[in-house]
Amino acid sequence: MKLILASQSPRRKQLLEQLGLSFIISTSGVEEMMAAGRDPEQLVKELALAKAKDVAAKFSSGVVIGADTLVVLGDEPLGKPSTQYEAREMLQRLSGRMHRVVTGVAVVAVPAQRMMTECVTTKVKFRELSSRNIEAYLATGEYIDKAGSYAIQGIGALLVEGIDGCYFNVVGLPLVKLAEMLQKVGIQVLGEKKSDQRGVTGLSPNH
Ligand SMILES: Cc1cn([C@H]2C[C@H](O)[C@@H](COP(=O)(O)OP(=O)(O)OP(=O)(O)O)O2)c(=O)[nH]c1=O
Repeated sequence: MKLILASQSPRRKQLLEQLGLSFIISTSGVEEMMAAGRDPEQLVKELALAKAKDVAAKFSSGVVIGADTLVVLGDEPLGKPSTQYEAREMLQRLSGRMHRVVTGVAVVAVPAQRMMTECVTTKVKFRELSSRNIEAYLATGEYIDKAGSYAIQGIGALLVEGIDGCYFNVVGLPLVKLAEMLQKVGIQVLGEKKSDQRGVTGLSPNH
């Protein structure tokens, strides 16, 4: 069975590689909209499923993984900043406070059309940041393309006092939850003999 990651995120590619599975990447054309007033947990699940379904439509067989991550401060979802000004504002608001990082994951099996979505939440507490800290972080450019304007896996580690929950979920893919979901569609991540894992292979869309 071929495994397909519906993501252009290099972080998600790295995280999936960490599980030792062979897979290919096919990106979706789904637009991420930040609908105000929507429940963030529901929203990330819907976006993850939309990405996975969009890619699944290009294949006649396989298992497709889609994901979406948001930072949520209080009730307010913070997506990726579109400007440095917006990133500065987000970091100022996150300073000294606790927020949640929610990642929705969807697994779609083709042609059976079996679909699953889950959402995992990790709490992250930020250090008190001085404006000097914030300006120095912005100067690294690491905030670009990151929900909440930081990357815990990079220099952004220095902004974080502590976390409660799955670290990989913050980076963009909750690995334990994903492994459970894959198991339900017949892909074993742990506990299989090496030879059995050859069943999951990377094939191009026209194979
Ligand atoms: C909070 C946080 C987010 N992020 C990233 C993970 C996601 O890639 C990104 C959130 O954007 P997403 O919209 O979830 O994903 P994406 O657009 O990068 O990729 P795709 O939709 O193709 O799957 O923020 C980090 O890398 N580190 C962090 O600490």
